[in-house]
Amino acid sequence: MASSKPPTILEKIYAQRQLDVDVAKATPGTRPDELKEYLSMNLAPKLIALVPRLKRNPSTSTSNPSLSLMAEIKRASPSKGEIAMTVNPAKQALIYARSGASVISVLTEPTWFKGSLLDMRLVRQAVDELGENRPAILRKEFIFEEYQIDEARLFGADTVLLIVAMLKQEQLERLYAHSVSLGMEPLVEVNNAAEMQRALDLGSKVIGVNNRNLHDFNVDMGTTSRLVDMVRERDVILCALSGISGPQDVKTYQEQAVNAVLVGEALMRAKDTAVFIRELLAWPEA
Ligand SMILES: O=P(O)(O)OC[C@@H](O)[C@@H](O)c1c[nH]c2ccccc12
Repeated sequence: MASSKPPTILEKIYAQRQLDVDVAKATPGTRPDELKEYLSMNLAPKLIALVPRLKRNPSTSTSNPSLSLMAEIKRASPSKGEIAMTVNPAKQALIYARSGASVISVLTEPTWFKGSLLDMRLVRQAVDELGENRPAILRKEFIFEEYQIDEARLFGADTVLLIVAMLKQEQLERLYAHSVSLGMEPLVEVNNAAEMQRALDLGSKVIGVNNRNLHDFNVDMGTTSRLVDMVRERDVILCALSGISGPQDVKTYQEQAVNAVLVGEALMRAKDTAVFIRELLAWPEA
């Protein structure tokens, strides 16, 4: 109910996204039962499983066998404003894919991140040329309803983001189960120990620690490092998200046995993206 505190950015985005989803659900052609019917007709594109994809890094001399890269397409963000307004997501995705990204994350939120489902579909179509070895596609979105997961699957996602901070446990369990039922193991995002415990209780296999607090935008690179011990000895793939700007950050996480890093802004701003990825993963110059 009416609280005296001003809404945080996460609350603002959530509220706007609820309005957006209500419009889509009421629009003929994208009603919930219509999406369900398309899914039951097997019209969603073939997917690849996230967990094996993240475990299968090529162990050749030009790759980093122990750390996976999740590379993000990010035109803008609420904390940084415009980042790369003229990017061609399909071209950018091909550079990521050819440079060895295991996952390509595509922001589909339109108001603050200037993304769309079309961006994601084009990225998926572009990487399909790489066949079985293509990166998995992540719908980076503020998800609170099964409907958005159905949409993700129909638009070519292999996985979706579930943000623990914005979901009640019952909702999180329901969305997690729905995503898995469509063949998509989600990336579950946490920001502190209590949220990490909720992700573990869920049985989540791929957990991302966001170094950026979505309520106040503060970035603390130690957030991931402090939670590493909670997943040790468990069959969980641990990913560090946000604020990663260069090889030193990646090296630190790799030494702490973090399994993957998700990088957005630094990749979007890189002068030569392929060279930057090689530096990030400490690959020798090709
Ligand atoms: O651009 P950065 O600092 O490399 O961060 C990427 C990614 O982690 C960030 O975009 C992100 C993490 N969790 C999110 C949830 C919603 C929107 C965006 C995000």
